[in-house]
Amino acid sequence: MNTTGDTIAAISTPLGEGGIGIIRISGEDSFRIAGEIFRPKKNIDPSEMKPRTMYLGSIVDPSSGEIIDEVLLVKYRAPFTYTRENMVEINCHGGFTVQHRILEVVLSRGARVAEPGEFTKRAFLNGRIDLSQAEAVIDIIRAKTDRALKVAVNQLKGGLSDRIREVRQKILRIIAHIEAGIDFPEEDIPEADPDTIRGEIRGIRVELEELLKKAQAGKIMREGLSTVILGRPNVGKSSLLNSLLRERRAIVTDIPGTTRDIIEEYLNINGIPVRIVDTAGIRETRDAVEKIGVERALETLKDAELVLLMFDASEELKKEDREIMELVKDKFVIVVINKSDLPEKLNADEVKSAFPGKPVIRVSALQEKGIEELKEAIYRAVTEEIGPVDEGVIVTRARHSQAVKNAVEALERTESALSAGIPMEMVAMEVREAWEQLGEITGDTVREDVVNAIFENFCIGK
Ligand SMILES: Nc1nc2c(c(=O)[nH]1)N(C=O)[C@@H](CNc1ccc(C(=O)N[C@@H](CCC(=O)O)C(=O)O)cc1)CN2
Ligand SMILES: Nc1nc2c(ncn2[C@@H]2O[C@H](COP(=O)(O)OP(=O)(O)OP(=O)(O)O)[C@@H](O)[C@H]2O)c(=O)[nH]1
Ligand SMILES: [Mg+2]
Repeated sequence: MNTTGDTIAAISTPLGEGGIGIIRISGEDSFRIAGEIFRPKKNIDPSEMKPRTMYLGSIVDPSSGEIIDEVLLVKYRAPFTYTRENMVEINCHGGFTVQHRILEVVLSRGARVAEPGEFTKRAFLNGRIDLSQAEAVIDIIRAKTDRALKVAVNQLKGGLSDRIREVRQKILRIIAHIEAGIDFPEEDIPEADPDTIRGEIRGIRVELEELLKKAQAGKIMREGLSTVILGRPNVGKSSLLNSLLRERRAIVTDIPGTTRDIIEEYLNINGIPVRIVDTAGIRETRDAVEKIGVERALETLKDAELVLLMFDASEELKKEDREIMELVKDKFVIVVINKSDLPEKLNADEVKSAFPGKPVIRVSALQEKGIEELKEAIYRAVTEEIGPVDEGVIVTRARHSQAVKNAVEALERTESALSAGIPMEMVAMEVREAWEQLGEITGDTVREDVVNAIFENFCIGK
């Protein structure tokens, strides 16, 4: 089933040194190309090789006869393959040069380089998986924690797709019901009762709203909770990053204005991925480089979901501290009082009263004290804010939650139209809109440019 044309090839393993490298080929010419470049060790004609069986042999450059590597090669016969096309996988030694040489000879026999995600895109276009399952493939690869992985695997298995299909099926039955009354008025089909339909629509809307409630948790599971460490210079932000990571990631000195670039790392807190960013200490400065650092810190703050607002316990509140407190007024804040190993001079009460109800955690980044308490506080903040993070069917992508939101709005319009006694033709249009919106998630009703944009973000060889 080669519905997509040409034969594609790519190195599917990460570039660099590794035990094994895999070159993948998919499309009509895969078997021919394999036959031209593979010389099995056993005396067997490559065309006689059984599918899904590994054969030991050599990859030979047919133009020179040169042996490039000793490999294991597998053929997969359509349609029972990853892409639903004929495929070949070459397992070679995992080196940069050897993988590139093999890819080159594959290309020289008529394949072209696969675009990022093109294998998975073909799996989608050829109907093996739907769009949300294809998206789950890249989510598996990028999963930062075990729980994030679980969510993605569940989506790959069709958890989200099944839920969306069920809802679409229900919507379709309502459309059919309404349209039967419109199309065959003479046939005595009982007119759809607006109140009954409104009840059904409401049930569906509530179900979708439940799904939306978990969308923020889903986003965090997929992308990580974006967290920024903020504070004036020298309070110990980089020291905190280092002790959270248990490595000397960021430069720490006693010179205020040490950090200039933003430094970004992932942390696993009880299975929740936390993307933590260390920033330049915020202050007025004439130093051109530091100034850019401060601008970047403020930029990061805009997108942050959580702010670890840091103070130095050993010093009284300064003007700069107060200015930063103003900046984060509308943010979700955890107050972190660092250097708690030193005698406390900080006006902690003033800080506390500026952030009523917000957690206040005392730590010593230097002595690695209070770090576990801080992690606890982050975990609690997340679960209080977004509810328990479960691993069931959840919406993890903005693309999906937007589609669900649009569907909910279309259903709301349907409900008001029904209450207002608007003609059934108009009602049917709104219901159909909800059905189409949900189809974007599974890819049943999605535009080609949206599909392309999704796969462009995949990695090479996937
Ligand atoms: N070497 C290798 N390892 C890999 C992959 C691969 O393509 N090659 N995968 C991919 O990236 C993942 C495995 N996923 C796969 C999913 C479906 C099919 C497949 O052939 N599906 C057919 C046949 C099903 C069957 O045998 O029952 C189908 O669904 O029709 C293959 C791999 C992870 N490991
Ligand atoms: N006593 C004590 N000193 C600390 C603690 N945490 C950091 N320091 C010291 O405070 C100084 C500044 O630490 P950094 O982590 O570089 O501070 P920063 O907030 O990243 O500073 P900038 O990058 O300049 O904004 C260093 O000399 C650290 O060793 C702590 O918990 N206790
Ligand atoms: Mg720093």
